[in-house]
Amino acid sequence: TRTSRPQRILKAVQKNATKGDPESVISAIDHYCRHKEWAMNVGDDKGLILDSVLTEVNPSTALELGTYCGYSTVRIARLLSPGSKLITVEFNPAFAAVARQIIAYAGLQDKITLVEGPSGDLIPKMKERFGIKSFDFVFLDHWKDRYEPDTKLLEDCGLLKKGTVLLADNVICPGTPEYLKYVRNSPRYESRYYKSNLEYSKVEDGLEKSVFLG
Ligand SMILES: O=c1[nH]cnc2c(O)c(F)c(-c3ccc(F)cc3)c(-c3ccc(F)cc3)c12
Ligand SMILES: [Mg+2]
Repeated sequence: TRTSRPQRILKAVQKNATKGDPESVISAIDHYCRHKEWAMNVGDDKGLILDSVLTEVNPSTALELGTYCGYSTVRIARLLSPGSKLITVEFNPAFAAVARQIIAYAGLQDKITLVEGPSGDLIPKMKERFGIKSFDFVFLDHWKDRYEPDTKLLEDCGLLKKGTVLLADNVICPGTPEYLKYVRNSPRYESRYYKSNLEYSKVEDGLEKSVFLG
């Protein structure tokens, strides 16, 4: 196919959503990915859990690892209080290019900083580059094998504080066994599993919420 799947998702947003209306952007992506072609957005079922955790935390500074097309970026940013910021990290430049356009279409670009590159390289630069003291909320949705090392890196870089909430996607499908073992066995985290289903599917998946205890 001439276009990429992210480009087709962007086209569906431009065709079916209203500029400056994040809810319509979210609905347009969910409709396209449920009825036309599956894509690895957190989706509407797990998205409701993401929304509820976000509303509870009300973060001033949030981090997302794994932007893809910007679906969860828009989901998170639309719930942030005025003046709060979201940094989102994407390794794949083609994904980042589409995400920037979807974020702009939703009108949320002022709340979001999209950074391109490997999370392992960017996390140690967060303080110096973005003046971040620590994150109140982290959404892990990049690559299953990076969840545990990047969490340790966030700790070592002093980017987590007492009460920081980590929310991890795909802990069942495709599964992040090392990460689950780490956060569930560490005395420094209080963890809880939210059962749901894989985006746009009946397969089980879920989110793991882990509170850093300091
Ligand atoms: O890699 C991911 N990052 C973030 N979120 C993801 C997500 O929400 C997913 F549902 C999947 C998924 C799960 C099941 C499946 F069949 C296909 C893709 C993946 C994923 C897993 C393995 C790959 F080789 C490629 C993509 C991801
Ligand atoms: Mg995911």
